[in-house]
Amino acid sequence: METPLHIARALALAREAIGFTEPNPRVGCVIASADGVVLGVGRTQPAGQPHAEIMAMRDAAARGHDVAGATAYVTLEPCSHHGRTGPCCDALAAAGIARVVASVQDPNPLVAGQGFARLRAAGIAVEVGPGAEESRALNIGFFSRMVRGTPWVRMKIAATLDGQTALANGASQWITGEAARADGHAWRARAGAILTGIGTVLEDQPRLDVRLAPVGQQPPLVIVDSRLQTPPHAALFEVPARPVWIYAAEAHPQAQRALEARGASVTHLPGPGGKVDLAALLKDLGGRGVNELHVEAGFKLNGSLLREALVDEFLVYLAPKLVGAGQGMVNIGPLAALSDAVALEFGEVERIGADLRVLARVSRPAGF
Ligand SMILES: NC(=O)C1=CN([C@@H]2O[C@H](COP(=O)(O)OP(=O)(O)OC[C@H]3O[C@@H](n4cnc5c(N)ncnc54)[C@H](OP(=O)(O)O)[C@@H]3O)[C@@H](O)[C@H]2O)C=CC1
Ligand SMILES: Nc1c(N[C@@H]2O[C@H](COP(=O)(O)O)[C@@H](O)[C@H]2O)[nH]c(=O)[nH]c1=O
Repeated sequence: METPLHIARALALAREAIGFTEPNPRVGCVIASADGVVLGVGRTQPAGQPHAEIMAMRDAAARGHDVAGATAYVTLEPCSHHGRTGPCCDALAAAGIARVVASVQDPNPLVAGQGFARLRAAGIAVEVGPGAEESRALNIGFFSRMVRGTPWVRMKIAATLDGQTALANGASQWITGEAARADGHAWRARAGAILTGIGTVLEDQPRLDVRLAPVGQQPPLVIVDSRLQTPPHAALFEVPARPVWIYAAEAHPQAQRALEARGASVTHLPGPGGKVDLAALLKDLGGRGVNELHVEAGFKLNGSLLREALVDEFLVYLAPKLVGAGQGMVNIGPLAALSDAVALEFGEVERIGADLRVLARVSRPAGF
């Protein structure tokens, strides 16, 4: 009875960390006495600051509780390594914690299982599993980066009910209502980076920042721009302290200098057809610590990402409007047979204001 309750609270704490811990995972911790009284709670702080376990022990101390003999309920394996903070395992052992109940093992292949081994070596009882599915879902991007080396790619699309993302003349603002746009900002806020294409930059003059939802730091903006056509005076450069990472395929030294003068970093990843190599781009973003990648691009870049099997999930807002012809969601096809369709599995569907939000995942029987 008691274990799921404390783990559920630890998961709720972990959810509060969404958008504030990148590139670290979202983790929550509850420390409870043997008879189930909560002594302290904590969640992961921004990168470089204490992990959930340390915060929970500090909370217990601040409330005047001794945690010796208590159980720590934590949503991820406690760390065993000296990163930017000391190993949580050692801190738990030093405080006299008797038992650790953890949702999942750390997916980082360099440390997986070592925290549990270290705790057991210190005489601490370890139980693994409660809340595993929720913890993994909450940290889907972290698991993706640790297992595949690349981010979890979530493609956000605002479309009419007949699947159009812009009129044939490029007009697309606005298809969805205010509530859906604010909801979209909350999804931007949880991402490690936001990715768009040069077509969208030139057509929409977007900011692609988080303005309508709480956020710790603005996620970096990634622009796929083969020929460095991003205007150095684009509105997107007006977002304070937001990194802009531009990926190009061709060398244009003068344009590059002008963009670098605006604080952008430019990386050359030439791929087939003089376009940016998207698979290499995702690897590079993984190397930069991006867990969840939020794509907000037009149907051309969306189509390339999908054709190259680089998309994991769709976040589609459907507006109750019909426009007939226009630009679709993804530039794929024409297909010769329905059996060639990209197979998806629907997840949650919710009404947001006047619009619908539909989550769908690309079917991958082997997982990632
Ligand atoms: N409703 C919605 O959710 C959204 C709608 N839009 C709408 O979409 C329209 C813009 O769409 P679109 O022109 O498709 O713009 P995109 O944002 O998809 O950018 C496409 C451009 O990216 C560049 N690129 C570089 N490498 C690649 C690659 N490997 N594969 C594909 N493209 C690559 C190409 O230009 P180059 O070769 O020069 O590098 C290409 O033309 C606008 O009307 C905008 O309003 C945009 C975002 C969201
Ligand atoms: N048209 C459309 C969207 N379009 C996306 O929003 C971008 C503009 O972002 P910003 O400049 O930050 O406000 C735009 O370039 C495109 O990627 N989003 C939506 O939620 N609903 C909509 O109807």
